Amino acid sequence: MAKPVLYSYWRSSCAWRVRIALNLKEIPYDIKAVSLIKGGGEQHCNEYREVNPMEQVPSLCIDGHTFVESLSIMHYLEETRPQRPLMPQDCFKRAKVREICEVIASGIQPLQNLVVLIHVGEEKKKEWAQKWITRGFRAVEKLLSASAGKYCVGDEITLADCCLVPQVFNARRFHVDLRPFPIILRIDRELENHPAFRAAHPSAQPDCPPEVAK
Ligand SMILES: N[C@@H](CCC(=O)N[C@@H](CS)C(=O)NCC(=O)O)C(=O)O
Repeated sequence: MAKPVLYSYWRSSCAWRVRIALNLKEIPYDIKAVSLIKGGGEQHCNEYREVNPMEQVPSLCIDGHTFVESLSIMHYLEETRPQRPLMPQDCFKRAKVREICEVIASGIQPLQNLVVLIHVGEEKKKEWAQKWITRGFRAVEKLLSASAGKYCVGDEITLADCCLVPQVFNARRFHVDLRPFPIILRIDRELENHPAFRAAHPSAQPDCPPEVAK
C-alpha cells in the first residue's frame, strides 16, 4: 500500500492537527507542500481544487482515497488505525472531546483563517483575530475546567489536544493575551515537548522558511 500523502502548509493549524494525529499513531507519511501565499496561494490552482474543492489544506491521500477536512480525516484515522486511540472509550468523554474540537474547528479557526483575514484587511486583521480567538478561548477554558486532567479530557491525549495546541500557536501569532486561560496554557506546556507534537510543529516542517526553522 502506498505511503499516505498529506497536503500541508507549515503554518496551517488545520494541517498541523492531522500531522499530530499521524505522528501519535506512528503512521509514516509524505508531505506535499501547498504554499498558501506563493503567487496568491497554490490552494487556489486548478490542480489542487481537484484535490480539495474548498481550496484549503489539509487533504490526505490514504488507502487509495483522498480525504479533506481535518476533523473528518482524524476520525477516519481513528476508525481505521485503532493503535494509540485518540478518542476515549467512554461516551460522555467522547462527547466532551468532540465539543472542544468543534469549538476550535468551527467556532475559532474559521474566523481567523487566511481567506477571512485577507477580506478583513491588513490594518484590522490583528484586532479581528484577537477578538474571535479570545471569545472562543473563553469557551474552551470553561469547558476544560470541567473536563481536563493532564490533557483536555482526562489524562489521555485525544483529538481535542490535537486541535488545541495549533490554536494556541495561532493565538500567540496574533498576540492574544493568554493570561486569562491558565488551563489552556498548562495543557499547551504539557504537550510542547511531546515527540509527536514537536515533529508536527511548523518549525519542523520541510516547507518552513529557513529563517523561521530552528
Ligand atoms: N475546516 C477545514 C478548514 C481548513 C482551513 O481553513 N485551512 C486553512 C489553513 S489552516 C487554509 O487552507 N486556508 C487557505 C485560505 O484561506 O485560502 C479543516 O478543518 O480542514
